[in-house]
Amino acid sequence: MNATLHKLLSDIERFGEENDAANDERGRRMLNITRGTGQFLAHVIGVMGARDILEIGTSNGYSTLWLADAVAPNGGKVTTVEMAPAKLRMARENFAASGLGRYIDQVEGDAGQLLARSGDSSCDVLFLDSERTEYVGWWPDIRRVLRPHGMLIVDNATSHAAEMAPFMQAVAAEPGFSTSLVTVGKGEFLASREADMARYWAGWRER
Ligand SMILES: C[S@@+](CC[C@H](N)C(=O)[O-])C[C@H]1O[C@@H](n2cnc3c(N)ncnc32)[C@H](O)[C@@H]1O
Repeated sequence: MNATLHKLLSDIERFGEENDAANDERGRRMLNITRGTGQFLAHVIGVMGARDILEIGTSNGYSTLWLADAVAPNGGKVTTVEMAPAKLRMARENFAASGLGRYIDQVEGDAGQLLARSGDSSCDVLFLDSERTEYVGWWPDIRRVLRPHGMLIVDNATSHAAEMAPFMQAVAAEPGFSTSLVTVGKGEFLASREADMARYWAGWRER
């Protein structure tokens, strides 16, 4: 990570902490992932060699920058969706300041609609950090867009365990997926789409 991005991330962290401490209203809070979670996401993307990342819930773009910095060496991109105009503006400014804009496709609008029009098996990693009450309803499209060997990562698995439980139970019960919980940051729920691993590694070696 270069020094410019490092400083920008630190500035966004500080802004988020001060802003969220001063605002009770959820819509005004940035609700950024932790730095440890950013490092974890970057690690997963690097190890997987992931190229097509879909993020649900941009806020002001803190997590997007971690994803974009990780996917850049793989020649990939991050598509990220947000519906709040003020946060879209802040994210756009942060993306421009980061120099990572060419790795980010910023979508304005409703995540459910974006998921519905996303192609089958179009996504290597889907990072879900949005309105938790919607997750169960979004699951059929999430399952459809994940590639074989693709990974779903969901924030707030331990910080909001009760709200997350119905979704985590539905995914864990799904044939063809394996799940786990990583206790970094606010807790990351992972679900991997099982694949024909022999075919996957053969394809990976040809990259
Ligand atoms: C927890 S914040 C995302 C934080 C961000 N991932 C980060 O770590 O920097 C959740 C965001 O999802 C957005 N959101 C909620 N429901 C949405 C929907 N249906 N479509 C698009 N964005 C939505 C909210 O406006 C909010 O900014």
